[in-house]
Parts: sequence; structure tokens; C-alpha cells
Amino acid sequence: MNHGAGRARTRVHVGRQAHGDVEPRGGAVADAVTEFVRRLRDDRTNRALRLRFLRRAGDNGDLYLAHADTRCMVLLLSTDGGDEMRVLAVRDGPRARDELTRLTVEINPVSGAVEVVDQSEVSANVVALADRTEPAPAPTPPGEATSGPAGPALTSSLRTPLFGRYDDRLLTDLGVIPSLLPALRKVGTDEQFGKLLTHNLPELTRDVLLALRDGTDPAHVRQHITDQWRADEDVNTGDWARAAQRAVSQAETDDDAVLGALGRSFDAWRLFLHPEQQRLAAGNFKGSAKVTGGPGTGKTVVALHRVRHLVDRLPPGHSRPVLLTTYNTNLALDLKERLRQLGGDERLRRVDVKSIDVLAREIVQESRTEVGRPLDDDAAMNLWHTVRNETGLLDHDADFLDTEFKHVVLAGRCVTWEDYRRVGRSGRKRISTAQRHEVWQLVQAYKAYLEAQPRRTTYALIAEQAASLEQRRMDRFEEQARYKEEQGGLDLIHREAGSGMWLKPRYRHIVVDEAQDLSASHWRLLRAMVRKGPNDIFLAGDAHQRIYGSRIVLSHQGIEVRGRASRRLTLNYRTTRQILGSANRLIEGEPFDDLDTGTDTLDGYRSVLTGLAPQFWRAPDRLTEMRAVATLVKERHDRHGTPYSAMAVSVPDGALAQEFANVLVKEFRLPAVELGKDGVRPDTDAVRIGTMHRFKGLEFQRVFLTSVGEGQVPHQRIERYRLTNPDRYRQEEQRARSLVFVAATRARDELVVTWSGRASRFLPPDADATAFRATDLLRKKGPTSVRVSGSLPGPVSGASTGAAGTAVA
Ligand SMILES: Nc1ncnc2c1ncn2[C@@H]1O[C@H](COP(=O)(O)OP(=O)(O)OP(=O)(O)O)[C@@H](O)[C@H]1O
Repeated sequence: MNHGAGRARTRVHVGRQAHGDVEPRGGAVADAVTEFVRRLRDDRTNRALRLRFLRRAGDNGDLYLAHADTRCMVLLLSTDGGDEMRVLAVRDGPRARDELTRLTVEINPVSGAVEVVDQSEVSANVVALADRTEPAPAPTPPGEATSGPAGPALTSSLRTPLFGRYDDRLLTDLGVIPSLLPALRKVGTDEQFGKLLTHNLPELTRDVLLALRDGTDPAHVRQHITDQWRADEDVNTGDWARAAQRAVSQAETDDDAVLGALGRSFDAWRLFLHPEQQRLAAGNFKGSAKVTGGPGTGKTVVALHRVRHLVDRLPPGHSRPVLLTTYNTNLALDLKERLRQLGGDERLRRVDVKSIDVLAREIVQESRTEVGRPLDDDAAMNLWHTVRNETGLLDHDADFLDTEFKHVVLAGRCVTWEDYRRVGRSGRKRISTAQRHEVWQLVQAYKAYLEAQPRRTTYALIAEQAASLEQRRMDRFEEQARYKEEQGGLDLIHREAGSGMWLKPRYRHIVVDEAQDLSASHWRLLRAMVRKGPNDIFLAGDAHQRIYGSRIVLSHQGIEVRGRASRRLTLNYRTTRQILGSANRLIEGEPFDDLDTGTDTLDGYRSVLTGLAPQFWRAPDRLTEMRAVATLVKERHDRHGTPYSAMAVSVPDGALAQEFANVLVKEFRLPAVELGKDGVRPDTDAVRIGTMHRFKGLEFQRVFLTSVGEGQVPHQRIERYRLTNPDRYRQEEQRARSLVFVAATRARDELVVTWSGRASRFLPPDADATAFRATDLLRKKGPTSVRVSGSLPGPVSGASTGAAGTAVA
């Protein structure tokens, strides 16, 4: 390593395990390591860093120890003569040097990542526990009986090692770090497994072991976990220089905007990507690309990293050639803030971050067309009622007409009756030509009504208008580009006549989050704003969370995402295994699409975080329910120090939000704020109260999912379709399920479900019988605050789990 004269700039990475070391040690260690990385980056010859050679890792890699400050030390891997350094582990206190010295450092043969295990520490914790009990029998010899579940029940068995049925070769083939195997062989009980998991294990190892312990078939583990980590090349486990260059489990810390996230669990998304996320964020696609995946799998994180990647490859300039868009306005604000955290203001300046309807409106305004004030959803629906009554055509209800208008008439660009008569209506209820004619008359009356009131319109109409305007612009651009090509490249032809403006597509790249909720007009608008070509549209979505609109087939909108351009994420980073289990049961067995022509499942969807089981509370009436929720919120704040801003109360509709706010604020004097369309400033320390719709895309440490009673979820108004329109009934029920699924999966650490009256049909059948009683709580007889027994003490990345709550099975 060059310690010669002059400043020697170094590329410094921080490994994910090092981040995991810093996280529990707190802010002072995080600051020391961050500062150390900066100084090392600037000048590795700086003597104050006190770099000391420890040993060779292999032919082309050396291990060094260094002091981050007086108490804290780091273990570094140096390759390329010191030009590349990687922080592998961090320890503090008087034994820091000894602990770092004895670490085993290996290159994982599956992923090619550099991984670290403290074998003696593992032995002390796990093996010692095993040695106090009976010895576990030897593992099955290689090649024999390697499949079959260990069984999900968390029971103690001292006779069979928990992973005894899987031989060493199978485990390492699946990605388990080899140096862990001797200790793993001693693990005979779930208590010992729990101990093992308290160690800062490599992510792939942890994920594989948890899946096997859950009874997942090894073939399934290979497909959903191992293959996603597999390096794109053969891994040479002695090539440290190559291993150090791999993106797996390391953060790019050359970027100051990101370095500040080190050791801060809530910000880990800025530092690390799962290999599958990385492939998407940094991939080069021939055209568009799509990422799907259940809630919390990091789709938004990928979208944000994708934007950063695209911005970094733009030619210099001051324009905003990248669009980041989504459905909800409050989510667009949240995206903007997170993008700022990831890329800093400099990058944000090159990006338009807007909700799709705001964007559509701006485009119409820009064309100097009078936009009008859009009716809200209820008013738009009422207008259909008016039109039905005035025309006397009463055979079709307002809901049907509204969706038919948006998803058939507008999506199919039907201008004349002939257009509508012929347009495809796949996926919609069949209607005769005579019925179609009636619908067409109603549509005409609806439009005429809006036109007669010049300042009124709907969001759907604005989107459609914007799409048509952009389509015209794109057509002109393509025509001029063709002309230019024929004429040998006369650039002046690109000036719009008289305007002096260069005519070009509005954006170079478009990134869409929550894609499942956009309508056909929205897609038409987006398609027309970017030229077809490499990396044009990147979209993230999940049909399981569709709560607006209906199914859209992307390929019908000119967006092709077949083959490798379509990927699915399966590892949930937000929600604990306990919460996820309950949430998944909500949608089990229901069919969902993949935003295109195929179907989607949650196959392989999992979490490696552990915590409290969801808590259920029932109340005889709504006021008691609201008071119980306020009591629980206050308890979490007062006893466990959870900031009010980290808690959210979800309700089925806006009126209930107001009622809850009244009880929390007026009766219990708790700070609470309604989550509206403009979001809430992140620094407002108040409980967020909002409709389930508003929670989409967000997350909170503790979520109170309220009013989940029969009649409220799903709303009793859907009963009118049960006999008259069974298709519609199923659709409404599915949407209500998705809504509860979305709301439940916002919880990071704790989910509390409450209702008054009878429990919703979506909750477990014994919910009413087994739930806690709100009346007991208010009489101070509620459950005490305890940790859930039997839960595995895993590394809950995120806020503390020291919450109240007794598990309800
Ligand atoms: N690679 C990662 N490392 C650490 N944390 C991550 C990673 N990816 C995502 N997360 C965290 O997981 C949580 C969920 O991520 P994100 O919001 O992107 O998921 P999503 O798939 O968009 O969820 P939803 O569909 O529910 O909106 C966030 O807290 C995020 O910070």
C-alpha cells in the first residue's frame, strides 16, 4: 500500500454488515465512522488514520485495522494497492481490536460478496447454549435427504439439529456462508436459532436460513432467494480485487448525500440495494421496464435509485429531462423529499416530481386552453345521477357509467358513436348494442352538462385532453425528425413555427411509482411524453394494492415490458414477519394481474424482520373504540417513547378521520393531524390520521387500523350488488381487501387492528372471540405491555420494537 508523499485519493465503500455494526452502537459511532470514511477518501496516507496492516486476505487483498476515533475501530479490506478500500466491520470499546482481529472474512461462492463472521462470538452464544444441553446428532451425509421442510412450528427439540436435514453442500449452494456451518450444526432449538440471528449475519445467509426454518422447500429458496443473489459470472473465492468491485452488499460512499445515512436504519435504503433492486436501478433496457412486488419490497426505493442513475447519465444542462410521477399528490411530495435525501438538490434540479393529475393539468394550461375546476370524485358521481334522471335512462348505475366512461370511452378514444360501438370492452360486463347506444347517449349528456358549465370538468377529462395534446406534439416531433433525417439533419426545422421553441419530446426518461392506479388516459399521456427508445419508461407497481381505477394492460398502451424488462421483488424490508403473515391472509387466494397480460402472485414474498404479532381490539361502539385507540397511542408515546409522528390511525372514510381527530385532540389532548392531499410536514410531531387511501406508499412505526368492523370494511353499500351484479360485487370486495392490505402493510413494527360491533369478514373467523376488549382497557384492565413470547430476536432494521402488546394468535 502506498504511504508515499502526496494525497492519495481512495474509493471507499462500506459493507452492509459494517452498517449493521454501526446501527446499534448509536450516533457517536456513526459520526466517527462517517468522518473516518471522508478522511480516508481524501488522503489515505494521513497518519492520523493510524492504518495498520493486519494480514493478507488472499493474493490480491489485504486486511487493515484503523481507528475511527479513540474508542472505535474498523476492519478494512484493501485492494488495488490501496486505491479501493472497504469497511468490513466496526467495533468499539476496549476489546475492539481483539474482536476485529478474530473475524473470519470470506468471499461468498454464490454472490461473490465479501462477508464476515465472528466465529468465536457465535460459538460463545450459540454453541455454549447447545453444549449445556445434549449434543446434537451429526448432519445428514452429503447428497442424502436434502429436501423437506423443517416445519414452521417454533418448538424446541434437542435431539435433531434444526438444519440437520440439509447437508453442508446444499446449504452453501443456497448461499449460507461456509464458516458458519460448524456453529449451525450445533443449533438444535429455536432458542439457539434466535441467538444465532442476533448476530450481524450476511443478508443472504439470514434470508436462506429463515426460509428453510419456515419450511420452505430448498428448490423454492434457490429460486426466490439464492438465484437473485447469484453473481453474473463464476465466482473465484480467492479474487479479492474482483469481489471488492461487486455491487453486492456495499454502499457507494463517494457521495456525500448518501454517506450521512450510515448507521441510521431508517435510511439504509439510501446506502444498500438488494442485488435484484440493483439490477433494476442500474439496468440498461432496450425500451421500458417494469418492477412489481408486494408492499415494502422496495419498489419506490428502486424507482428513486433509478432516477438518480438516469440523472447521473444525462448530458450537462439545466433542463428537467426526467419525470418522476405517481398517482397521489401527497405521495409525490414524499417522493420529492426522498429523492432529495438520495441525490441532493443538485440532482433534484434535473427532475420533475409531480402527481400525474397535476402534470396533466399543467399541460392543458400550457396550451392556453381553459382548464376548468375539476369535480371531486363524489361530485363527478353525482353528475351521473343527475344525467340519468334527466335523460330517464335508468338501466345503468352511476358507478358503471363512470368506469365505462373512463376505461372504455376515454381509454378507447371514442369520439363518435361508431367508435364506441366498435371499441373493445375486454374485462367489462357484456352489454348489447342497444344498451351501448343508451350508454353513449348518457355520455353525450354528461359531456354536454360539463360543457354548459364552462369552468367545470373532471380529472379524467383533463388527463384525456393532456394526452391528446402531447400526442399531437409527439406526432409533429416524429414527422420533423423524419424530415430532418431525409434532408440530412437541418436542425432549424425543429423550431415550432413562430414560437422560437425547439420541438422535442417533453422528457427523456419517465419513472412511475404506484403504476397500478394510473388510468389508460394517464398511460397515453406518459407514452406521448417520451420517445420510444432505450430506458424510456420505468414503472413500479403492485396490482395487489390497486385501490383506484381498473386493470390496465400496458402492452395495449404501447408499453412493452416482456422478458427481462419485467422483474418482481419478493423481500419485504418494511414489515415484520408477524405483521406480514396477517396481512397476506387478507388477500390469499384472490387472483391479481401483473399490470400486463399475465397474472401476479406473492410467491416468495417474505420478510426477515421479526417483532410483535398484530394486536386485535374490539369495542361495543365507535366512541369506545376511539377512546381505546387514543389510550393505546398515548401509552406507546409515554411508556415507549414512540414519537407521535411515527404513529398513524387509518380510517375507512374522511368523516371518521374527523371524529377520531376530535377524540384524540379534544378529549385526550394528543397532537393529531389529518393526512390530506398535501401530506404533512415530516417534522410535525403529531399522530397522522387519514383514510386508508391516503396511506398508500407511506410507512409508520406503529399503525392503528381502525373501524375494521363488518359493514364498514367492506362498506355495506356494496351489498346492493350482491344479487344484482355479482361481478361488480366481487370487484368491490377485492378492492376493499386490497385497501385493508395496503393499510396493514404500512406498519413497520406494530399493527393494532380495532373495530366496533362485529369483526370484518376479512379478519380471522375467531377475531371477535379472541380480541382484547376495549372496555377492559378503559377500565385499566387491558393487557400489560410485554414482548411477544416466542418471537425470534432478529435484527429489526428500523425503529425499536419495544412496544406494548400481547400477541393474538
Ligand atoms: N435495500 C434496502 N435496504 C434497506 N431498506 C430498504 C431497502 N429497500 C427498501 N427498504 C426499506 O423498505 C421500506 C419499503 O420500501 P419502499 O417504500 O420502496 O417499498 P414499496 O415496494 O414501494 O412499498 P409499497 O408498495 O408498500 O409502497 C422502506 O422503509 C425502505 O426504506
